[in-house]
Amino acid sequence: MSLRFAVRRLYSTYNTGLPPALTIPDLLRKYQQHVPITMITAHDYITAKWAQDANIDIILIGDSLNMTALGQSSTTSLTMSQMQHHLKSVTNSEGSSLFICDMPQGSYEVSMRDALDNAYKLIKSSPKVASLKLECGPVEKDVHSHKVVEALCSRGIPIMGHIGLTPQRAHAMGGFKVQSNTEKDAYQLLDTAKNLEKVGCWSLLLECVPERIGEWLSNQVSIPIIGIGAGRAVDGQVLVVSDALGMLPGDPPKFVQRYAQVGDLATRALKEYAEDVRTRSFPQDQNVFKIKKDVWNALKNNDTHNSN
Ligand SMILES: Nc1nc(=O)c2c([nH]1)NC[C@@H]1CN(c3ccc(C(=O)N[C@@H](CCC(=O)O)C(=O)O)cc3)CN21
Ligand SMILES: CC(C)C(=O)C(=O)O
Ligand SMILES: [Mg+2]
Repeated sequence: MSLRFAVRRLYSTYNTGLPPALTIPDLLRKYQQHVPITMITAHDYITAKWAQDANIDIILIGDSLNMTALGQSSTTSLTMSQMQHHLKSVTNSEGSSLFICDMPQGSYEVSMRDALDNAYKLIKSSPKVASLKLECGPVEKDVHSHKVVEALCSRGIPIMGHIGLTPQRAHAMGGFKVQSNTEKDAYQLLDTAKNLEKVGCWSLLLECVPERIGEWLSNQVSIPIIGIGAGRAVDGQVLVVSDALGMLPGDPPKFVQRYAQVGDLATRALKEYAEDVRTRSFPQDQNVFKIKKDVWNALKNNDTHNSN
């Protein structure tokens, strides 16, 4: 073995037989080559494994898991420790996806010190987390979040800035509403996007704006914009995994495309299971463990002795 090869072996951390995970430069290359970036959320090992096996570029541990996996009515009650718990589950999945984690509401707003502390807590929950995502309000108003993003970027923590509809501010926005419906709002969003680019974000997430706003913004920034409900002209798309797979009942928002009805499939399967148990059709012969003949004979003989 040549010395150089030995050294390379020493420094290659994983030998899983799987292709190595995508890096941020890999994704920026896709952006430059106009290859759409694919992104989906995952809330646990199982959903992450599905995404990995589908070769999705980015897996987001999104705070929407509070509204899906945890059954709450908003993202705002999710805590740091709940996020860390799900982050560990998701990042146990092996494959080539790059992991991004949302910073929960309240984990970066209180002070710069808290923001840095919580950012490092998330990063230290798994070495596989490549980037964090922060919801940012308009740069004119939300000076603090923009400063936090700058502080994190300057420390070498890659940040995706989340703009447009920011669900952590849903109460202030009057609900989950389409954003940037006026010229003034559009310019405010442009200033916000440009500032996030300036302070070092490697990408933006744009949520719930008219398609033309997505197009207009992406022509004016030089970092990838991943859209959700932001139309077709952006550089990639993200959906919440339970929406895309139809894991929960109810109609999803307009911007969602359902690619499966996993919830219906699961409920039907579980009804069948329950029916099989009630009618004693399950377990069957192939599902049971066999005893050794001599052990069984001995037990039967003992029973005969006992009953005499
Ligand atoms: N399961 C799930 N999917 C999501 O996409 C998602 C979450 N949860 N939680 C956090 C946010 C909230 N999101 C949402 C949820 C609903 C609408 C919605 O119903 N919008 C209306 C338009 C409302 C209006 O502007 O009047 C729509 O018809 O799409 C939008 C974004 C997106 N995010
Ligand atoms: C924009 C999305 C998909 C998000 O932030 C989440 O799922 O939490
Ligand atoms: Mg989120």
